[in-house]
Amino acid sequence: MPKVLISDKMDPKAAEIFRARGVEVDEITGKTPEELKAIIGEYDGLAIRSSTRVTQEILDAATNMKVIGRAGIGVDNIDIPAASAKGVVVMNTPFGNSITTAEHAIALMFALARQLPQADASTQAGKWEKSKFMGVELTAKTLGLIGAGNIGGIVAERALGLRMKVIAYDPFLTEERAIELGVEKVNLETLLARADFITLHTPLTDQTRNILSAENLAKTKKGVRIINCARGGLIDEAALKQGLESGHIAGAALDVYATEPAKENALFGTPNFISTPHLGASTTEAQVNVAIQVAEQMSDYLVSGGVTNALNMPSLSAEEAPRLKPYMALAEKLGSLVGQLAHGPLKSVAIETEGAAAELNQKPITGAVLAGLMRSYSDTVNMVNAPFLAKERGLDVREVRHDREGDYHTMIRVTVNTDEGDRSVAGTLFSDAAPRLIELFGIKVEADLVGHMLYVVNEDRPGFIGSLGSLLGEEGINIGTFHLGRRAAGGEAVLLLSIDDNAGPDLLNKVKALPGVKTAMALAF
Ligand SMILES: NC(=O)c1ccc[n+]([C@@H]2O[C@H](COP(=O)([O-])OP(=O)(O)OC[C@H]3O[C@@H](n4cnc5c(N)ncnc54)[C@H](O)[C@@H]3O)[C@@H](O)[C@H]2O)c1
Ligand SMILES: O=C(O)[C@H](O)COP(=O)(O)O
Repeated sequence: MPKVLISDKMDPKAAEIFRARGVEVDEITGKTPEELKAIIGEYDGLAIRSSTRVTQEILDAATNMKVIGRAGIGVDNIDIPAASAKGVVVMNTPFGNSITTAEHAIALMFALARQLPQADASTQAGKWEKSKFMGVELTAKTLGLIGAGNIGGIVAERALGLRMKVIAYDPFLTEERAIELGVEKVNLETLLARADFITLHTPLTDQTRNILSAENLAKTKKGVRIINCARGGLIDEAALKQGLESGHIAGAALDVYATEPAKENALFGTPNFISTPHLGASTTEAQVNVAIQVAEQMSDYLVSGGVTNALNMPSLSAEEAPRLKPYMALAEKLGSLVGQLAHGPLKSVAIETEGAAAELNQKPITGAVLAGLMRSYSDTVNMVNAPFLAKERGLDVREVRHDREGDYHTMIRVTVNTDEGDRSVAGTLFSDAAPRLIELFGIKVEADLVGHMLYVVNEDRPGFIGSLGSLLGEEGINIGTFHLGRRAAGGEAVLLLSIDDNAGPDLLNKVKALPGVKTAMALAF
């Protein structure tokens, strides 16, 4: 039974779903990194929010980890390259808390426009400062969105309902989507110069870090009000403080900080500054949504191999996964076979599918071929990290789907190119589930690729099979299955034998010494 750790506070629905789907679950929150390192090796999955930091060190200790699920959107607390290199799937729930977070941004915009927290504190302190709290209307004001994805798009819809004018800076926003949203697409300079309110809705990346720098804040309209419900690090906090103190910035409301938890921050106490403790996603509805989603997605992966909302591998629905499984097994075996047989550095790999295999999602098939192929380079390779490893090694990967009827109802062919030229193997599924090799380096040979195998290339001549059989008998090697193929009578022949134990160097040398043998190799599947 797979076992998952929930290490951040999460709605109880998550644990309920894990258990209902046959996944054991522990909820242990508030651990230090050292404490987490000590226990993480027990778990196949880790469900988190934004508090747990999944670093390289934690991943190194996570010896059984298969999947990390973020019950929320931002994944900047996870070292994704390190997870990918380790073959761990990272998934998030990209829509579960978007409405809630957009509503928080709108709430902060109102709070800024009418100084609600300050007026509340003053009134409850027994002052009646009616003339102090003069606000501004939102109607007809310009809202500048930096980032117009899921949350930015919802904020835009709500702001248009408030009769605001919405302008957006987002290099990936298409003209069509801008029209659909009813926003004007502008560049950053224009947004800074025109917006009465600016709200940030981008992830924190190298491009967005400090996007509201001191220089950019100086370009904003005097009296601008700024909201950040996205990520700390998007705004230069010191420059924001200066802008608030000088009066150039009329107000700022932050939900997120460069350093969290922000128990101390220079901005605290600055005039017209409003703060919430990373509450963007904190509604009952959003927390139930993300808890259910993350538990369903992680259980799907651990129990049936379904992949949804993964950030480091292609999606594979829970319905698709069982159908693809035998094809992936065949693809991995073919990748492994050609990987073991090809010599010299791999330059390219072509994965061709025909018949039923061509109608399936190709990405998992490619991932499985690459996993098999790269296994000779690393024991920890799997479908998640194989494409990254392949890219790292500069391997050119090509997928070709053939729309033609072949001899088999389904076929996968893997061709690798090395200094020796092209080497190709092909296979099919028998009775829809059993992977079977059908062609090896241009020679028709049918074989199951299982366990320990002996691969022999020899000149097709009478008596050879007998002498090989006798040698194996003398060496005490039991033959499980025996598969023979040849280019033409008297030409090159290929033998694939499944044997009970690994063929060691001594045996291989003796096989190579038999008359007519060109190559002998041990294979393992
Ligand atoms: N405060 C919270 O509790 C809370 C809750 C949910 C999400 N978030 C954060 O909100 C942010 C937005 O989430 P989302 O779901 O809308 O993400 P999203 O991926 O749907 O949208 C992000 C948008 O940012 C745009 N973008 C990327 N680089 C940009 C750049 N250099 N300049 C301008 N735009 C750029 C993208 O094109 C995209 O449209 C994320 O950082 C997420 O972590 C915070
Ligand atoms: O990216 C997110 O989903 C938000 O930052 C929410 O974070 P939280 O789950 O820690 O509230």
